[in-house]
Amino acid sequence: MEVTARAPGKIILSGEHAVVHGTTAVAASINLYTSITLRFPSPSETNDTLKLHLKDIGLEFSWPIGRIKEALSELDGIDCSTPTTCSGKFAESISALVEEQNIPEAKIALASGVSAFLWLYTCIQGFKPATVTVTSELPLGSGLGSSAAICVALSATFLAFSKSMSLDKGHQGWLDFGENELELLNKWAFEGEKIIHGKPSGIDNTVSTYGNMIKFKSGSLTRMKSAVPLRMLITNTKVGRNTKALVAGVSERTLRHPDAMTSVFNAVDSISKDLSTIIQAPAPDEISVTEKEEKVGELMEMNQGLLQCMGVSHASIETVLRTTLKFKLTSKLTGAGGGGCVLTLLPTLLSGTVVDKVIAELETCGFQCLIAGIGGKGVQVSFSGSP
Ligand SMILES: Nc1ncnc2c1ncn2[C@@H]1O[C@H](COP(=O)(O)OP(=O)(O)O)[C@@H](O)[C@H]1O
Ligand SMILES: C[C@@](O)(CCOP(=O)(O)O)CC(=O)O
Ligand SMILES: [Mg+2]
Repeated sequence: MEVTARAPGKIILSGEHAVVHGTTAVAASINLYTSITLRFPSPSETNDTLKLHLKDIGLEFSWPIGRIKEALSELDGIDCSTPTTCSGKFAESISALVEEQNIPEAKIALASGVSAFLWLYTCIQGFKPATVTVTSELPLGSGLGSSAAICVALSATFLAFSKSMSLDKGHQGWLDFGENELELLNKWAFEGEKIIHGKPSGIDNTVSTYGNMIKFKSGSLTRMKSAVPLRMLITNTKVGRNTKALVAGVSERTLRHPDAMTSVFNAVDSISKDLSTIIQAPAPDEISVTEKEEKVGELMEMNQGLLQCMGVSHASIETVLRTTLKFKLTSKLTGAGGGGCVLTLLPTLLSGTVVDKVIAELETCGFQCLIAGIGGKGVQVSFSGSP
């Protein structure tokens, strides 16, 4: 029997970076997923390795189980119902296991994802041979939360076969997790995000776990119900960047200018709160929908200005802002910034011809555009084969 879990990426509508410093942010899941399949060898197979296959990246890694045991012997018997942080000597041992795989220099950014995999697998499943396959529809390192999606999908897959979860393994198709199960796998995913982000807020793994739209502050979530169908154009500038470095940069700026940055974070907090109120308020007619969209656009513009204050915008992001402004459309970066993806609000009454023109102009700049479905389900699991 094998198990597959899929976890969605996300967009942050407001509050990225400031949320790491304890303020409110609003995020929604998108219908692009990372999927993980776990298969244990059958009793007739003589396989004593742990294999990781990054299918769409075209890389395969393999560790003899004996080598993992030697490096992480202290994890023997760890309780998978108690999420544990990969700190100190464990981080060093995991790095050594990853270095032994000689990841090509051009793909070295994957090392932190591979480390998160090794940590979550060993803590949850122990020293069992298995093959784990990863596929992802999300661009990596672009602000759409691929790091959280992989951590959520890994945790879900590994926990699905553990004693901590009682799932209906005979269920056909995608299965939702129960509340307690979501809480546990989200905590493990957060431990994985720590390995990739350094100091994550937890918003990305939480929205990937629960789906829909959430308001998030200091580790706790409020589920939101949008009263308007928000439509966003997502433009990927294709400028690579790394969330860990950008988050660290904002923290360093905060140390240099604590009072100014506290004011910036407080302003972002107010913007996110306003945004969540507006999005959830009933909009009985076309006029109120248009008014709402105007307010959402204005808040996005204000948030973008504050992200510039934090030092996480980029020339490519500014090009998207200028291009969309020509069509009177508002945009803001989403995720960590420094390149990556930009959101543009597409009002309900905007004609398809204008949308096509904006996309065409953005694409001539070398950017990639997509309109993703917003606010779908969170993590799900599916079993196949005989038990
Ligand atoms: N499918 C994947 N396979 C391996 N590693 C992944 C995958 N998805 C994400 N990662 C890890 O997450 C990192 C990107 O995370 P991050 O910089 O936070 O950007 P984002 O979360 O916006 O995509 C990658 O460099 C890699 O280490
Ligand atoms: C910048 C931040 O707010 C969001 C990062 O999102 P992403 O990894 O760029 O998709 C960091 C965090 O909240 O952990
Ligand atoms: Mg990330």
